[in-house]
Amino acid sequence: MSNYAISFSGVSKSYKIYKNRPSTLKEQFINKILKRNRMEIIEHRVLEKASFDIQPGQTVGIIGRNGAGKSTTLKLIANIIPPDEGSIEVNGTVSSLLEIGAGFQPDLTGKENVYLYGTILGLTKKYIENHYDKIVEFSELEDFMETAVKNYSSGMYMRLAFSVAIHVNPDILIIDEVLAVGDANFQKKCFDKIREFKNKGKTIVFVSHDMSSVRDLCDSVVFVDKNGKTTFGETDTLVNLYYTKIYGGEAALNTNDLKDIDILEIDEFKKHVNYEAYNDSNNRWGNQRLVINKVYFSDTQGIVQSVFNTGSDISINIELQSKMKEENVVIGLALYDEKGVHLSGPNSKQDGSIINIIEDTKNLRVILREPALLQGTYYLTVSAYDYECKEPYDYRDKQFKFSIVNNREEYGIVKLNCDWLF
Ligand SMILES: Nc1ncnc2c1ncn2[C@@H]1O[C@H](COP(=O)(O)OP(=O)(O)OP(=O)(O)O)[C@@H](O)[C@H]1O
Repeated sequence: MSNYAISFSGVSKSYKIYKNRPSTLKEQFINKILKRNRMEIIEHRVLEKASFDIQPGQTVGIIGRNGAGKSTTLKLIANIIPPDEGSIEVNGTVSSLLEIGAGFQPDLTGKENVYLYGTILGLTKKYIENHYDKIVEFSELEDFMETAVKNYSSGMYMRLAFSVAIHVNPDILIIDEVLAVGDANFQKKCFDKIREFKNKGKTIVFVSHDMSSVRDLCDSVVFVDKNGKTTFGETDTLVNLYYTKIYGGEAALNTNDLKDIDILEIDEFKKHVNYEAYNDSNNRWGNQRLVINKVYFSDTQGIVQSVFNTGSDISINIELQSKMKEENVVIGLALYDEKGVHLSGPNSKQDGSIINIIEDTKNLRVILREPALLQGTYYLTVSAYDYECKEPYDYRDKQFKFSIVNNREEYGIVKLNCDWLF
């Protein structure tokens, strides 16, 4: 037995797909007599020799296109289905929120279902009794606990089921796309609860199509590709791979076309872009309903430059262009050092700024106030998202750069302001 929380070694899984499967015995009999519509069984390979190891305490996202095999991976971890080949090791107690609410009985009240569903999830009656108030409080359904759940809306139903499930206290928590439960407020509570699990050192594996939550929560990612190939690795890299696969191909922009930054002379322009990344279509993706046309740096007076002193304000000038009217646009930035270490990732929504409407072009300025960066070259990602931050309009990954100079000899990346009290 290893020290891993979860270990997949050469795991493959196929499903059988039946073509021309008769739906009745009579149909089966007639088909056989007439030798027609012979049933075909096709093997659909979902996972192909998947191998990865998840350490205890890691939060891991499983991402990939629809139908790639994400839920299948979770079901294998939860031991709901067996692998065709390879081995799976799971060390610790597992609680899975896969088919959430599947154990609910429509005719029973909310309260009765809390007890029933809790028991199905392995909780004792005593434990449920002790946690009942917390479960109800979390669900925000205090006034509906004596109502039969068949009269609940689907959101209420999911909220109660999630509240029960989240009060199970396992070593490993497995969640399938349930973070989309309820309204924004409830979703935030779910995220906070998951963070609480994470802080307690629990292992969490969850499937999500929401890349901002994956980026936010995950230490590592399993990317499940359509051909059954899985890749395990660093979150940012695999989220980028996911976007490239989804929006790549024809959707990728021709970034060799430099005329979109025609405001600057080419030599000046080169100082602002990370030339290699700028010319690589793998560093840009998005649905392009709205594009980030120009990005360049200046001081706050508007004087274009790409070299700044430590602590000087940096103005990031961005020109957006939209094909149609777009509403509630969020701008995201990500800053990296020369080694590619992600230093910071602010977005305008978190800071309370949203662009209400963009039609045609819009110029924006983002001012980085007194950045405490020390000498070096820094790479900037600029992105534009819809309000939910689910789908990028345009994502320009590490395509821009600026340098910081410092006239004092200081070591490291950031300047700390110290009061030396002696
Ligand atoms: N019991 C089953 N029998 C036959 N095919 C199945 C079965 N379960 C899943 N599949 C198929 O296997 C593939 C992977 O399914 P899975 O549910 O794991 O995908 P997913 O990545 O979770 O998809 P989504 O993002 O749409 O939830 C899909 O093509 C699906 O239709």
